[in-house]
Amino acid sequence: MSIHTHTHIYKLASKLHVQSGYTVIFFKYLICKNTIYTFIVPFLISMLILCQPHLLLVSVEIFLQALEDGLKRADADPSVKAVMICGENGKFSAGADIKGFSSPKRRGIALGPIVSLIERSEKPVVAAIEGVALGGGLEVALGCHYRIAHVKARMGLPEVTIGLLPGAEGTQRLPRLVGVPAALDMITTGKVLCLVIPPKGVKICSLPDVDALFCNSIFLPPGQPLGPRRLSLKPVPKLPNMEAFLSEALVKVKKQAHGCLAPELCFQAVKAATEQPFADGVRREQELFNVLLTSGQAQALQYAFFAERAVQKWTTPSGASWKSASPQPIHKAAVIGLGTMGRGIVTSLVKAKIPVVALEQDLEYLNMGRKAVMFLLEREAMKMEQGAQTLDFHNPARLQFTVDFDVLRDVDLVIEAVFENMALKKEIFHKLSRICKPGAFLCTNTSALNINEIASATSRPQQVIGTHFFSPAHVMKLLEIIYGHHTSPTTIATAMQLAKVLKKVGVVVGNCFGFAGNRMMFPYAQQAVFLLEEGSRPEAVDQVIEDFGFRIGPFRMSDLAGLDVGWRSRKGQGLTGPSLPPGTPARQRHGHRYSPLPDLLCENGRFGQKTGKGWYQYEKAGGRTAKPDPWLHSFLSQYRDTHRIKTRFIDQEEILERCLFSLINEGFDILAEGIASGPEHLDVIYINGYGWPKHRGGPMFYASTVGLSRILAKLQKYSEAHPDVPGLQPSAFLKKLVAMGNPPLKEWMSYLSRPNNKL
Ligand SMILES: CCC/C=C/C(=O)SCCNC(=O)CCNC(=O)[C@H](O)C(C)(C)COP(=O)([O-])OP(=O)([O-])OC[C@H]1O[C@@H](n2cnc3c(N)ncnc32)[C@H](O)[C@@H]1OP(=O)([O-])[O-]
Repeated sequence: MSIHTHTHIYKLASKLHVQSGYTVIFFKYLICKNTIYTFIVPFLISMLILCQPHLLLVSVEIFLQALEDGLKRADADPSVKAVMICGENGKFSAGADIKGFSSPKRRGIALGPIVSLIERSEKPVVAAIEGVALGGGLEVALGCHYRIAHVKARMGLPEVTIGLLPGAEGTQRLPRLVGVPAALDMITTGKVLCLVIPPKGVKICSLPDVDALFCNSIFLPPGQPLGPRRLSLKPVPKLPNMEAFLSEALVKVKKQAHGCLAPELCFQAVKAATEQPFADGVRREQELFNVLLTSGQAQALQYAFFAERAVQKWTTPSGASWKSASPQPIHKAAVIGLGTMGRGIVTSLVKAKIPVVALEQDLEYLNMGRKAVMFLLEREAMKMEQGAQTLDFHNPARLQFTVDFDVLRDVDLVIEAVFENMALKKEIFHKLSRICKPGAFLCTNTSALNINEIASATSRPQQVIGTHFFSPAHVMKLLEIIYGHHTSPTTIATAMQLAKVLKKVGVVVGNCFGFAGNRMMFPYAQQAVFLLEEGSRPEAVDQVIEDFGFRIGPFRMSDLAGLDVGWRSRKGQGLTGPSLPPGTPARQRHGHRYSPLPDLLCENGRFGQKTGKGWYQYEKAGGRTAKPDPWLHSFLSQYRDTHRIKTRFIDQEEILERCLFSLINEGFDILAEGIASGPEHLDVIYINGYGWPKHRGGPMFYASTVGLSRILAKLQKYSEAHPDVPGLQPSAFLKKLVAMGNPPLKEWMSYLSRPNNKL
């Protein structure tokens, strides 16, 4: 809180009035509430003018101490009639400084008592909320006697998303204000609500009617007792079936938490509000807050918060960076190929209100693609307030379907999303570089192919970039952005800006087979299959990975994505299929261990969910409920017999370590090669694209919590047992970090002499 002298405060008040001011803010609000418009505006102006010397404005932005001092001064000063708490620069408050939670000095949380102090004030305290009121900021508002909100105010208690709970008495006051169901929803999910005009069809909790609060605060008759306005004195509104409601809510919270502690502890705190008097509830809230603060999960989630922001500040080994590169505006885009990925990408662009041309090779594919895109868009529109009109996707100026490449002449950016076939992609890029206007950017949606080779087919390799979307592309948040040898900084900046506009997290990485995400996935998936050869079952491996917190284990994932995808890629690489040289040992390729199990499943027509059979069996083709399959179990036994593999019991620890440590090991190689410019990049990729549990901070953060020496020792042990598996041989960079005494994650990159992108 900034310490405002009275003079400064009064200056602030007049600035507020003269410039944009609360008159204007209320005016905006009143436009949609015109029934009270004429009455209030003149009143408000007069209040600001007449009461200026008596109106104390306190910023909640900076220091708690200032807020405390200000409140005490206001209470003691007989000339002050009311206190208004507002934020600076159009924002009420984004809450506490998250960095402070990991500082030992910050362990004693002082906000709760200040919120109580606000509430106890003998003079009416009004929170004037503009912009965001989040976390501690909203808790301050809950301590006030009145809350008035700007039309665009956004409020929420996002503590749960950083592994905490609203620990400044918010879990006790909010249920008293909005009732238990709405409070639980807000506190256990951390959702941020736009209060004044809630989007239709979106379930939001209704904070008390802003209208009524507004009128009350303005027409508050002098001397009216403040008791009824103090939330801590109110009972929690009763529900006829509170017990049943709470036990149902707990089941839901646990199911969605996937091992994350904070939502359940948030639930416990709110439950305490329903069972105990306010003061006891506050004590329970504090206990639970301290459990979370010291749980390790909070640290991981807070790391993830900053990592997501750090990756926006991209750099490349050649010195290009976000600081010096400016994105170009994208007024119109095109998508080539309307398969699964193309459909999602078109939907994403339409949702972001970028006019799109969608192109297919012939009318049959175009019509199929059009139907699928329209279906997705209708569904998206249903989720939005006035969605169909807003998206306007029936308007050909917004979304045009064509088979004619010439229509792409005026687009600013093209995203090619055809099959993973280099020859086809090169042919398309060659065509694009002839047809598209000179400034147009050419993006390829590929999960592994060489960007340089694709760019070589064009006359403008500086404008070619990889944009690796994740399926479903209109849902998944990650966009892996891959620069080639010649990609210009402007092209990278434009792709990053596109990610932002599409509400995705863009992560810039270098060019290598599989880029960062899939390259780390290969050894993980390989270990999972090796474990089956050695005696495990798909359901056992999946269980361990899901217990760790992944949404879905490797075999369920493979069934969902389709085993044929990897099969096609392995055939392309000559690892299986007709191009495999005769006499190649069944379980070896290029002198390394290889498992033909996934190929054999495909040869048996088991492509996963789409065929109703894969690593599991499903109720029908396209079914989603995976059931262990006795056929697969006996197939595995026969396979082991055929190849004389001695089976053994493999415990959970080995399953977890072999899958995860090999993935992490690859991450260290990627860092050493300069493919990713920091561990945060790999963590953001894994959290947003591969279902890595956020409360474990991403693979590299997790490695830092396990301890690099332990990871190294385990990799050494497993690579001794499996010397023919390169993925288990410890990375030189990991060894170096251990030799340097296991430095903290943020120092890792300083131990690399000079990052160097190999390609
Ligand atoms: C006992 C309980 C007491 C209270 C507990 C709490 O309040 S818990 C807290 C509950 N509150 C939350 O969880 C709110 C978390 N914050 C948000 O949700 C969003 O940042 C936003 C909606 C406020 C603004 O979104 P936007 O897209 O406009 O902007 P942006 O997201 O890019 O951020 C801009 C810069 O600000 C930085 N920064 C932001 N907030 C914080 C913070 N609290 N702390 C520190 N830093 C923060 C951010 O790192 C970035 O820094 P950079 O990279 O430029 O150096």
